[in-house]
Amino acid sequence: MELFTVNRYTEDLRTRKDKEQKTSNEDEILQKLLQKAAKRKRKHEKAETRKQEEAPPEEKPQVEDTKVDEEEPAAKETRKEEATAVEDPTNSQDFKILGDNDSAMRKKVTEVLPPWLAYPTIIEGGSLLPDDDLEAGKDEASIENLSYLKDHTRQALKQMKIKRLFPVQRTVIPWILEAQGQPAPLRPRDICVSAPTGSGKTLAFAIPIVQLLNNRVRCKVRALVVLPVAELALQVFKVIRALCSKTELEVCLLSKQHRLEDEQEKLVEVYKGQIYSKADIVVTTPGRLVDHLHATKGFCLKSLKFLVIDEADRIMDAFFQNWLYHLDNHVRETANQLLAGTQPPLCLKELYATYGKVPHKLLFSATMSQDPEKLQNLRLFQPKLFTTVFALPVPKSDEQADGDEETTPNTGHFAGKYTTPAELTEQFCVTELRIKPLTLFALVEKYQWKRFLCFTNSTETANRLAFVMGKLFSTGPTKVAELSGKLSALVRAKTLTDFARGRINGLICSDALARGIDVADVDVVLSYETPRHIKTYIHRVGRTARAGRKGTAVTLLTEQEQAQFKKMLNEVGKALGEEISVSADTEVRHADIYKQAMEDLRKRQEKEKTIKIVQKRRVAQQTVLHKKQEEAAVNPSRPLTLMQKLQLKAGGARHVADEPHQKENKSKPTAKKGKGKSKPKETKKQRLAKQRKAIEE
Ligand SMILES: Nc1ncnc2c1ncn2[C@@H]1O[C@H](COP(=O)(O)OP(=O)(O)OP(=O)(O)O)[C@@H](O)[C@H]1O
Repeated sequence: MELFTVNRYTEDLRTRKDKEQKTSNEDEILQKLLQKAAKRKRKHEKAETRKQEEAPPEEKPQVEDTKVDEEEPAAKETRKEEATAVEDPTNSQDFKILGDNDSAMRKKVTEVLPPWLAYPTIIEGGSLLPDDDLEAGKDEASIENLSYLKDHTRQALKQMKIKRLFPVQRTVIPWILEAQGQPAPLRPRDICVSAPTGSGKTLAFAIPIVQLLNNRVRCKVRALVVLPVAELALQVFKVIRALCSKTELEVCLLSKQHRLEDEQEKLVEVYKGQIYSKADIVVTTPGRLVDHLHATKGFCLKSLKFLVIDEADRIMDAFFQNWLYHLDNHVRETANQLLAGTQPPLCLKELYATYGKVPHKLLFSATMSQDPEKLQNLRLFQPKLFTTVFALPVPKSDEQADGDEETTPNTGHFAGKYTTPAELTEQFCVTELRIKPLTLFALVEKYQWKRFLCFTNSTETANRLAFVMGKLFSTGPTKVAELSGKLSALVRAKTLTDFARGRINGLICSDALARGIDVADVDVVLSYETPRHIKTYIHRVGRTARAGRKGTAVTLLTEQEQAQFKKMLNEVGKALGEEISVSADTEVRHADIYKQAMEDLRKRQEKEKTIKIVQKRRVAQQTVLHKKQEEAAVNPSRPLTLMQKLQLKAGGARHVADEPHQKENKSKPTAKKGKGKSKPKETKKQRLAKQRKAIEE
């Protein structure tokens, strides 16, 4: 059998007669085929007519089907022949070329959210009005009137100066308590809560957890709260600890702010060879959690009842940390159980098998991800979404939005992912890139802000801006400081404390700390650079207007940035807000001091650059030297470099050169012993001369 056929160009070899005969043959075949096709067409038309005229409607399809089936192989063959006979395939009507724009079928794909995301439970009712505005007795949100709150919770809340619960707390707390109270094998659905910044999400998960764990007998880790950064973990730890103050429950904080060994001591204890847990609730960052999963003997999560993921979308974005994988593995190892939620439908057996073994997952964020793929990673069990806003008013188009601020409600979609507090006023100020720091300075001077946060897009900008602002404010009472991810955790903690106590008026921050940080009474949040993503903006501005208090957010924009920023806001149904400005002569008034500040910054940067270069060179030199010293130690017969010689002279590595020499000296006496001759004793001078010679060689 021929596996390969070689096609050769053979036209020259053919006679003219052959060619003519071939052409006539091809014509004949073509004619026959066309006739066949015409005959088939006629037959088909006849059949169609007969079908319409004679046969009863029920029977017809059957007959037709048989006919079609019978005809199909023949038709297929003919089509095959036709395709072979017709030389240019693109002439055929049936033939479609892949990638051809005309023939390609373009279908519009519409995004469809899973039902639980599309139809959430709405968090309704009440504002976050300050406590003083309400009479505690009449208020149905008052902690005295809420029957599901236990006495120890009420007492702890009173100590925290909380008299009434916020809407998100009034919705989520009773739901969790009820869901957990269901009998076996009913398992509570995992929940995602999307509520504005400062709306009290921390207490919404902390209260039910503390109440449900309070009647435990033995101390075991039953709740794990995961937060993206150490500062946030500390903040949530403080809230839960305060809430547990009237209970026996132990709360433990794990974050890179402390030594691992210290944390291990707080986490587990060994008594008579047995390991015991010292914590009921663990608050941690993902990275530190992984450290303890690997390094802390006896850190066991097999009794985990609650897994809380605060700032869930941020944690899902940072999946590189792989913490869920490690957690999952740990839980599997320790208890042979799955952290994963089983997908519905569940059979009763499965429900019984997993009941009480899989932690109840509670996800919280002000900008909950709508991306089902990301949520999929968390393997939620029949998830349920709580959100504050169901539909956001979105302007119809840019032109319309330009004309008037009237908006059309876009009902039927989950749009509660990006909501800002009602008490927040949003403003913007147009400036030039050249004088942006000066505009910022002038704004603070004009509006007399006593407590402000100013966000930049990078740690470098935060560092430089803090330097310039420090110079600009140097003559007045306003104190500013940098607060960025570049600084150590200890410095950051100290700066935050100073700010909270009023020793510092303004913080120039990078976005690392835009999320979750709860500092009371921030007058204004300034965006020195426009945030790259709407989520970042929502979290930045959320540092003010918290817990029902009023607050302002101001964004500094250049002419070019204005349109893009407006578009970004419009996409989530937000408007640009009111424009504010500083007086036109600002630049003139502060020209000297600004010029000086910029000049100082330039000098500082140059100095830093030089230091960096010198450090880099030094490191490179040291690396080369170490390498050579290592080589010399391995292979002593190799000649030494000048640098090594100098090092050896200094005595640092004398033994490296001495070693072979000493060996020689040791072997010599034995050889000489054999010969019976004794060598005259070497003087110190001679020995040194010999050593020097060896070095030079
Ligand atoms: N019921 C309440 N009454 C009064 N103040 C409250 C109440 N609940 C929470 N707070 C206060 O509101 C502030 C914000 O709470 P929390 O940090 O829980 O908000 P959040 O929704 O988690 O915000 P973010 O999304 O920015 O993290 C805190 O200072 C907290 O003490």
